[in-house]
Amino acid sequence: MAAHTTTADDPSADTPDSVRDREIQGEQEHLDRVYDRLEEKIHEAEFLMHDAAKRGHVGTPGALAERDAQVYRAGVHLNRLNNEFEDFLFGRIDLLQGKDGKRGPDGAYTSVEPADDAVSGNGRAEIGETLHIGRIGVLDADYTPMVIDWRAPAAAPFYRSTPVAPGRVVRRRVIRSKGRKVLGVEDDLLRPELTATLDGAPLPVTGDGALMAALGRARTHEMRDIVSSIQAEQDKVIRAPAASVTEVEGGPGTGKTAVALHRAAYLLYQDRRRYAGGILVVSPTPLLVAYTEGVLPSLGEEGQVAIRAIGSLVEGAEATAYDTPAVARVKGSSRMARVLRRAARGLLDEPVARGGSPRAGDGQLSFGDDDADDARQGEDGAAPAGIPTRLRVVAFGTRVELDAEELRRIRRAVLGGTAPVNLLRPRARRFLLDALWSKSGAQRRYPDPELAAEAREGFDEDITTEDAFTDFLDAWWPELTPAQVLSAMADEKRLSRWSRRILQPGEVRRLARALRREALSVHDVALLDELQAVLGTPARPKKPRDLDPLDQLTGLDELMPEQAAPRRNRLEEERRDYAHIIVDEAQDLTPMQWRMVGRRGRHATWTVVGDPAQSSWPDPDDAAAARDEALGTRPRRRFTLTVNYRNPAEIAELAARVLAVAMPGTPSPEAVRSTGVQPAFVTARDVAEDTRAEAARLLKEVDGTVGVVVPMAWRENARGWLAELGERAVALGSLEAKGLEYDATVVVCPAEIADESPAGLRVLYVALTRATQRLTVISGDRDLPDEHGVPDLLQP
Ligand SMILES: Nc1ncnc2c1ncn2[C@@H]1O[C@H](COP(=O)(O)OP(=O)(O)OP(=O)(O)O)[C@@H](O)[C@H]1O
Repeated sequence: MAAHTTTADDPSADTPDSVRDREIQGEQEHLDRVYDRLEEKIHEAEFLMHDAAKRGHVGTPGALAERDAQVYRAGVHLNRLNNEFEDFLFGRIDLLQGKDGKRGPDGAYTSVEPADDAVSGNGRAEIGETLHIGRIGVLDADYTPMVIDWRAPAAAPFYRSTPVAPGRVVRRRVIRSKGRKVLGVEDDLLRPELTATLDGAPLPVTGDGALMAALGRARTHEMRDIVSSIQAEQDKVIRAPAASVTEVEGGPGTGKTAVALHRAAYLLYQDRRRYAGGILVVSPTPLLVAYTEGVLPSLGEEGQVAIRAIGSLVEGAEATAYDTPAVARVKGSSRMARVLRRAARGLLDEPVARGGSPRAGDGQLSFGDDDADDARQGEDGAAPAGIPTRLRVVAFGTRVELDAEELRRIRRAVLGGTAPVNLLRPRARRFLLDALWSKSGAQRRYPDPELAAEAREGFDEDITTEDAFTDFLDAWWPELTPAQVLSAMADEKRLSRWSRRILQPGEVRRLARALRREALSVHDVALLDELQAVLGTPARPKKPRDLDPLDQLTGLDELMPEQAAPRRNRLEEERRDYAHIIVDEAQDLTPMQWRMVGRRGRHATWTVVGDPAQSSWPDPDDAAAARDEALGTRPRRRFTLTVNYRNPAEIAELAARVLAVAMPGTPSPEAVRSTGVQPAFVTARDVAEDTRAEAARLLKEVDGTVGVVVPMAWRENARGWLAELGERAVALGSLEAKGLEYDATVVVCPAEIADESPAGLRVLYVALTRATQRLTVISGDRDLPDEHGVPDLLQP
């Protein structure tokens, strides 16, 4: 990258500043022309929409459909054009003449190699093509490209070319602008050996390098896109074909999250129709969702991409509570799948009230039995009976009865079916009627099969038209909800029955106790989803949707951009199957979470990014098996990212010491920057006070944010310690730090963080790799600092 301001050829009297100003002025003029053109396009789109809408609802259905499609296209276009893009235009490449004269659909020459005569014998070369790169493509009235969309093939050399493999690129320029004003340009000269000219004049090179400028920028509470400085190894991942599974590994700060989000935008650009099926981005925490969710809109993409925290994947669930590592280990284990299956089936047979069931023990069933007052105590003496033990009906004028043992046998036979439990109800109904028919002895009275069939029809009708029978069925084979089953598992006796020979007694005790807690935990969500699959949802008659009459006539509600949002939300709620799934921080998914995510991507292609060295899950083999199951046998392409763009070398070096212990032999990514400032160490006398003081000091040193990472158990208290420091300082538990970054970080009590779980050292590694500028480590009671205050875990 260029770290100088000079011209490639011209030793004239130009000063670096005047060269830069002239270049900025040139880019400003181009940007002005682009905005003029955009305004023309906006007017065109508005005209098209109004014109189409004015045509009202006359015409053939075909014409109406065409009109609607036109309105739709114009609406989408308008929406994108109206988007206030920062750095709308951010790049430019100056290329040698290509080998052939073919142009691609974006108007640019497609040739990758320079023409044989592009460079003359004395190393002189005239620039044959100049392309500007931006967030969306813009053509002028003659279809000549004014701006190439960053995802178009013609833009790839902007990201891929290097001095070693420059292709046709002579100069790459990053343009920095705010609103409509160009603020600066940063050039890289990729063919310094050439004497290049543009329109006969020497090609100037100016600026300090775009990547460093981007990396040094203060952080806010929102991630920025990296579209103007994507590096070659990242670009390969972003543009990898989507045919199967793309797996990306890389250490902290290598851009995995950024790359994953840019890939979503790229895939949509490549094949919008296919990905209209939806792209799901699974993120580990709501904090990371909030941090990253602005990136896609800044790339001009919204709507088709749902970014969800792993604790919010099930509709209606918003889990933020964390289990202790011991409980999480049980809830996340693949063994839970068998326990849940048994629980869902077992609950139907339970002689006690079903937890959370509004029906349980209501004693109002009217199936003609004197057993209504036969209310039994559950075996743990907890609640009155909710399940009838006898079915008595009158058919053909006779009383027919099934007793408890017969009912139990029937239930067992019904459960022999493999369908989800709630969907077995019709089978249960059929088996009951069969049993009643055969018990009634009516069959013997009708030796003729035809007459017998007719009689049977009447018999069934007699029974099923009675409310009593339906009431019985409701009580005997109720529709269970995942929440009911999960709360029933909080009963330790039942849970130990359902998990016999699967869980250890200690695990049962811990699990039952955790399930008795009010708040839904992140790991509960995967259990609820599994239960949903085990139970199934019976088909219900569709509720008529409130339809806007205009909607029916013209489809406009779907098409008008300003009305698109509510519609989109509705689609997101309904969607359980996506066209592409991106899993961020994949190393942390438990086997049960892989099952949950896998159910949403049965027909999807995948991008899976992660770093085993940052895993907080202690049982990697179990998770790997579940991951393989979710991803299926699709072919996989693997990529590794090797450069750390976040941490300066001083911080990366300290973190590498923990990595060497946590995962011996794992290479650290190489840091691209250095600040010259070593991490600071404080030995706490009063943890709260010292942490607050250190955060306050760092707030003065950096322009952006300060993150204080504490052991999970202290996170509530730690928020109080920082209460008066304002919004730039935030406290978070070690597990919540995943994926986030701050200008400065305070890591509090490393030993405590490391001891919190079996994967604690890896969690500490995550905490130490969050800072872009400054890091302070505060030692607590359990740390053993040396004379410089460096705690034992971080000593070389
Ligand atoms: N090519 C790039 N240009 C500018 N900034 C970049 C580039 N690549 C990554 N970054 C920045 O580096 C930081 C780290 O990126 P990101 O969070 O995507 O890394 P990660 O690999 O997901 O890290 P972790 O594993 O620690 O969560 C972000 O601030 C990101 O914007």
